[in-house]
Amino acid sequence: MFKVLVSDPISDLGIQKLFDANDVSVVKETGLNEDELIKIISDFDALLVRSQTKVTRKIMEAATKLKVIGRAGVGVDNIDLDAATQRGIIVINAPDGNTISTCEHTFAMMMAVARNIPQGYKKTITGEWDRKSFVGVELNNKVLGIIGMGRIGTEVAERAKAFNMKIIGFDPFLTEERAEKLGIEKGSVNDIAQKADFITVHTPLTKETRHMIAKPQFELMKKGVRIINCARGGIIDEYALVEAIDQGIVFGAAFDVFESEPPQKDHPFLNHDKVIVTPHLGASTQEAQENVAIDVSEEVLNILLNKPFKNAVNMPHVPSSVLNKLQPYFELGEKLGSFLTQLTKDSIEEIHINFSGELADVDTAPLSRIIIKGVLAHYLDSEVNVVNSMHLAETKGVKIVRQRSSSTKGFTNLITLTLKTKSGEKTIAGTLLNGYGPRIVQIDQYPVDISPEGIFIYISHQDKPGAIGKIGTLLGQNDVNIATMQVGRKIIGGDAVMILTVDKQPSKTVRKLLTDTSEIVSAKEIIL
Ligand SMILES: NC(=O)C1=CN([C@@H]2O[C@H](COP(=O)(O)OP(=O)(O)OC[C@H]3O[C@@H](n4cnc5c(N)ncnc54)[C@H](O)[C@@H]3O)[C@@H](O)[C@H]2O)C=CC1
Ligand SMILES: O=C(O)CCC(=O)C(=O)O
Repeated sequence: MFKVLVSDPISDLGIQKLFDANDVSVVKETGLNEDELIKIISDFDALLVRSQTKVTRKIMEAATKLKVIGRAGVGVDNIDLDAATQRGIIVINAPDGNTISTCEHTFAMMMAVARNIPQGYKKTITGEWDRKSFVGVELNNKVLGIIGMGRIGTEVAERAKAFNMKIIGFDPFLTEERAEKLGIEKGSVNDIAQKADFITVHTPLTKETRHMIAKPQFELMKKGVRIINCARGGIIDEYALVEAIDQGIVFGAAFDVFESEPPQKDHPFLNHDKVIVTPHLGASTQEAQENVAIDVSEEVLNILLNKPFKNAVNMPHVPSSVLNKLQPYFELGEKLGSFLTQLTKDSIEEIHINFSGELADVDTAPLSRIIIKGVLAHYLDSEVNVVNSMHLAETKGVKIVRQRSSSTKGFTNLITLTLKTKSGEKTIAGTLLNGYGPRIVQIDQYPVDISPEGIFIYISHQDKPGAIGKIGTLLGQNDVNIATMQVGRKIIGGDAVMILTVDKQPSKTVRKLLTDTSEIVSAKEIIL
């Protein structure tokens, strides 16, 4: 039974799939502090949060069973991503579900700051009829600067065009072609600062975006500009903004987010008559909350049930078209890693993976992670998973080389894995045979045809008459039934290998008897 903890208010309707799933029990406990979470988190396989719960390293250290943290929303700045990756915890978000709501909230804020709606409301309800103090501006013909042309920024641009605004967008990924297609101008932060009547930010909070609008940018701005932040507190320097308002550069500001949430009572925005604020309401609509909760619970279920998932934040995004192509190779990749590691004696210094044939044109990063998981799991067991396999390999000083080649040795697809150690290297190659499933087709220089499943005895021996018979007899006498046998040799009478699939594990004594046989160099048991 998987246990899921929901630690922030998340739509019940949205997480109905989790309530309905067999083998899943959902516990809702909101408002817990770090210590309270640490006490209970070891019971849970999955944690669902919005933005209130701060998922710290300490919490993750206590979360011995935790496989996935689901963020019902976009920003994951309340989750320690490095800690999650190191501990192999998958972090997923719901990037699409609240785009429209946040875009609409941005517009609500833009119009409110253009027309002084909150200020007018505040005075009117006290009984004062003041029509002079709140003369606003139109959006029509104004320049809107949008910093961050992702999902929300793009939707804001679309709507701003309907208001006949002229738009300048800045985003490191905004090309001239895309800008043209969107009907906007591509500019820099400074262009926006100099030309815009309204500026809105829609980036995540990162090292680059922290205080990207601060004193130097305010000094460039047109008098009377209005600033909106419905993205993350900290993108705009709050103190520099208040100074710019008080200096008469900025007319007013509308903020949904704060550097620290909730803001301290003495925060300069609160009670400033030119700054209007909302308590991080961008995504707070019935629709958005249902959407993100549905998306995140589907993904959490997929992860718990070992099914493909797409919105992992601490793993590269893989489009479903690519995932569908790679999926059939996952089992083969992991088994190749496991098989070869069990054959390798010394500590691994380099992992080389080569993809060819049908796999040469696909982004194989997810498959590489699985192969590396297969390699490391032999030593690290459940400590390693697809999220942390690359990271663990790197922290252990293992070099990873990924290549593509056109040489398929006659197969339509081929994965070749080589593990390099101080004393040499070992290679395995596998393919997915149409109608037959995964096969190991090469071990070192020996061509083989093995279904990667079961208990194997890998024997290195001298190719001498009678050697095979001796091995068969010895195993038979010790009640080890041979299911399949593959023999490979380079030259007649030279080094050879024999790979046996057996019905039960040979005991230590049997393995010793095998290696005591004169023709046998080594006998290694491999379990897949
Ligand atoms: N107020 C609220 O309730 C909500 C706030 N948000 C915030 O809005 C932000 C944007 O959300 P989406 O549009 O869905 O994300 P997105 O990932 O689609 O877009 C973010 C854009 O910011 C751009 N960017 C990153 N660094 C930049 C830089 N230094 N300069 C300029 N652009 C940069 C990226 O290239 C990307 O295009 C999120 O990061 C989240 O923090 C999102 C949803 C609700
Ligand atoms: O859960 C919320 O309401 C916050 C939404 C948000 O900021 C986000 O999705 O990044």
